[in-house]
Amino acid sequence: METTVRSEKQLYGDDGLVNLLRQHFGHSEFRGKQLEAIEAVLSGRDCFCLMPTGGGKSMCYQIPALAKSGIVLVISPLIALMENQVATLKEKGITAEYLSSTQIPHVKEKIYGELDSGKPSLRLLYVTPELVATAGFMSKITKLYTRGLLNLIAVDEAHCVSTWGHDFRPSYRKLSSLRNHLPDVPILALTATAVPKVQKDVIESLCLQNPLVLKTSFNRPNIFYEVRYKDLLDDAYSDLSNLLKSSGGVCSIIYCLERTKCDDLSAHLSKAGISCAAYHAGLNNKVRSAVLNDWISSKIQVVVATVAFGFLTPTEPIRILSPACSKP
Ligand SMILES: Nc1ncnc2c1ncn2[C@@H]1O[C@H](COP(=O)(O)OP(=O)(O)OP(=O)(O)O)[C@@H](O)[C@H]1O
Repeated sequence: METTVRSEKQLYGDDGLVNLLRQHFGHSEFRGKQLEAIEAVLSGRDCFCLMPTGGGKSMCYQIPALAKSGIVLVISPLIALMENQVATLKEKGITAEYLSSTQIPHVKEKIYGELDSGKPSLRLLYVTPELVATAGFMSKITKLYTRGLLNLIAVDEAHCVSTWGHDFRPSYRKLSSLRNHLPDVPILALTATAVPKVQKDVIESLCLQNPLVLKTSFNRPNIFYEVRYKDLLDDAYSDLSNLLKSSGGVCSIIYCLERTKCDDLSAHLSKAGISCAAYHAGLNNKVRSAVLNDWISSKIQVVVATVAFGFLTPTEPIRILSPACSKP
């Protein structure tokens, strides 16, 4: 018992936390405000963390999951992102699972068994906000909490809580009940949406108490934007194909506003000799998982997607194209 307490204390120090980062993730130093966020939640304080896409938000709850006993509950709106993060953590030997409508029934049962067990080995559990809103799941988590086994609640893409946000998800609004059911568990809200109205709404809706508010610069020197007006192009399809071909096979995501546009464009690009596939909520889970895996493993170069794909941030270079613009 004494050893456990002492080792937890040691890990709380800056050196201990950096060691965890190096040992498990291979990064030499914390970036931006990561360490501040980690220290805040480890000390039991709520935290609102605004970082740009790809800024390293996940580390702010993955390190606490390793530094302290108990489970970190991660609420995430996109199944593809959960699957991807859980697979990456497992590759690193970190016990993580996700629960969603797409999860295989016997894996679900195993996870629930683990939650009920006296000493769960699970470090991170990713769930959808829809699941958190169910009475059954809330009762399981409350039991975990009363046994002192809930370390932290991380609300990823927290702007989805806000009706002012561009991605509002009604079930996110119901997350306000977390504070009532689990009063002492720190909540970490993470987002890349900088609008002040949204920030205020997120903090109030999640009932964050005296949260540490952290904001990182959005200046990303490695990203550039280029706008091409569709109306000024002779042939928008061949312009796009040429751009993709000239990129030397760099993996790309093309975002479209409609599912049918994704299917059409993907068929068009395939005909032009580009290896690609469509990804949207109209496809079944098996197809979506296969597309995601093929893209991550570079079997296909391009995914033509709706926002259902989310914004993945692989370590390799990536090109993100939004729908071709029309003249203003
Ligand atoms: N301290 C660090 N040093 C170097 N690389 C890091 C560090 N922290 C995170 N990264 C890397 O940065 C990349 C993006 O991290 P992450 O996916 O957590 O970003 P994010 O902010 O959650 O992005 P999104 O907004 O897309 O959810 C990952 O490849 C991750 O390994």
